[in-house]
Amino acid sequence: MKKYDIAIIGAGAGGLNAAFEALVLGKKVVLIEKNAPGGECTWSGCIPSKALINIADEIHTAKKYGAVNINGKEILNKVRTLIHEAHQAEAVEVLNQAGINYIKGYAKFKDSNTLDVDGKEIKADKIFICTGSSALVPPIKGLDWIDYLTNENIFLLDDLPKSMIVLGGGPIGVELAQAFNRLGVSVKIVEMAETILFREEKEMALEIQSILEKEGVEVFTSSKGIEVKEEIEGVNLIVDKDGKTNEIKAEKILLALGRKPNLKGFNLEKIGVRYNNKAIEVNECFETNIPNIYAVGDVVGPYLFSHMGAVQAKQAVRNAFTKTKEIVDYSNTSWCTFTHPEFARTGMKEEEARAKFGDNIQVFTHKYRDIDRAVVDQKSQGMAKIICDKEGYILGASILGERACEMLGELQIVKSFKIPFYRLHEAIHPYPSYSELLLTMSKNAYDNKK
Ligand SMILES: Cc1cc2nc3c(=O)[nH]c(=O)nc-3n(C[C@H](O)[C@H](O)[C@H](O)COP(=O)(O)OP(=O)(O)OC[C@H]3O[C@@H](n4cnc5c(N)ncnc54)[C@H](O)[C@@H]3O)c2cc1C
Ligand SMILES: NC(=O)c1ccc[n+]([C@@H]2O[C@H](COP(=O)([O-])OP(=O)(O)OC[C@H]3O[C@@H](n4cnc5c(N)ncnc54)[C@H](O)[C@@H]3O)[C@@H](O)[C@H]2O)c1
Repeated sequence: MKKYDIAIIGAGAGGLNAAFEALVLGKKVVLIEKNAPGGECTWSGCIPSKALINIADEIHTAKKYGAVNINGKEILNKVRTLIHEAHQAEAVEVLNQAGINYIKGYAKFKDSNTLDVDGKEIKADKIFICTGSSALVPPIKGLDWIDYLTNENIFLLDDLPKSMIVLGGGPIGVELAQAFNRLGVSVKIVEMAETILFREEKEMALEIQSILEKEGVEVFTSSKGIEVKEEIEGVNLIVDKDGKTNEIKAEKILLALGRKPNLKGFNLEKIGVRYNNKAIEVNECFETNIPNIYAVGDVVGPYLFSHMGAVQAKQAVRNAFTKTKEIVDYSNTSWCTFTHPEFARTGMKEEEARAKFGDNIQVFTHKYRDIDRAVVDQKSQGMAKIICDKEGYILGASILGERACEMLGELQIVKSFKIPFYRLHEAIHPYPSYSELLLTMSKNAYDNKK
């Protein structure tokens, strides 16, 4: 029987990146996937959500200049076409051509070096678990009796609903709430925390909340969904706010309540891989308690992003096959929530920085409305906040505004390569551009230093 150097379970962001990195090291790779390559990001996550958000943004802009006829069926079909276009880069033929042995099937552990894939035995020196996560469906009364939506089926809808409750105001809920609302669906977000996007800088979370409300999204915060009932017109959600209950109704309900790792059904218990209800337990090198078994991506956390799965996968492969021991520096983690305007973040919030360093920090802020490019583009909502230590190195940054996610890249270079923030303004940037926001704050940091 052929023995592989590495067998990978799951062809999502984690598994695909592990496979290609192992190829670079000259390893014999088998990649096993029960569905099609691409995982959640391609089929029910990043790609369809960003495709829908972009169409919704175009329609929102067009509406400023005249009436727009929205064809829900066509829009949802277009999203599915774009999924298939994006999938081409990781299609089975592409994987095979690169030298990856791709097997479609369901993998289960037989022992720590052997997998059973629908009756076929696969042996490998190292096994990577990249099984991802699924939408969390908590035990809310009545949920078992209704047809709720999650990220797994919302992009398969035939047409747009007239109205939708989005239960959960995290990134999934907020991105999709704005997009569907801009497409003419009457959307209500129900969030039990004090604000939506509660992990972000509060003032900015409140600003995006107010932008959504102005666009027509109804936002119910400090409101916990506790029961759902099916009604002739759709769904009735019972909500607890400060001990009082009220009812919120819509045609459909989307659950965006967080994620749970995919841990069940492939015999982790049988071979003794340790896990808890949030993740498979790994060390800094992504090795589980069984030395030749590694795990990366959403099944490990702590940050559930495609780019994080990719970073972990590449490092884990190098750790598994070379003498290097690479450790992910989570303090440089960055992410974006693709609302309009976008919300980008790296490192600490001000509150976290103050908790750690007290008053030994410097905070720089600037509003979009004070830069020319934002004014002429009529995109002057939002602000940026950059937190530096006493020496001027970035501890954290948040940007809410136009092109925030692209601008974060520049800050990531400054932060990751440990360049003092006050030096950024020395580099010549074009005018008029959104980067004026960063230049102004950097100049302020420079002046502050003197
Ligand atoms: C709506 C939404 C929007 C998102 N937007 C973004 C975004 O803009 N940017 C971003 O960075 N992240 C985003 N994410 C998060 C991102 O999709 C995930 O972090 C990423 O897809 C996780 O990759 P993974 O490889 O760990 O898991 P997955 O992509 O879930 O891959 C796991 C794969 O394993 C397979 N599998 C599981 N068990 C077995 C088995 N026993 N045998 C064979 N195959 C198996 C599954 O079929 C699946 O294909 C979004 C998520 C959602 C839901
Ligand atoms: N742009 C991106 O990178 C992107 C986009 C979408 C998702 N993601 C990834 O997916 C992960 C999961 O996103 P998510 O939004 O599902 O989860 P989340 O955990 O970020 O948000 C879930 C929200 O639901 C609320 N909630 C839980 N139970 C509730 C109840 N009964 N009633 C009312 N509110 C309730 C929570 O307070 C929380 O705010 C994210 O953490 C992120 O890693 C990334």
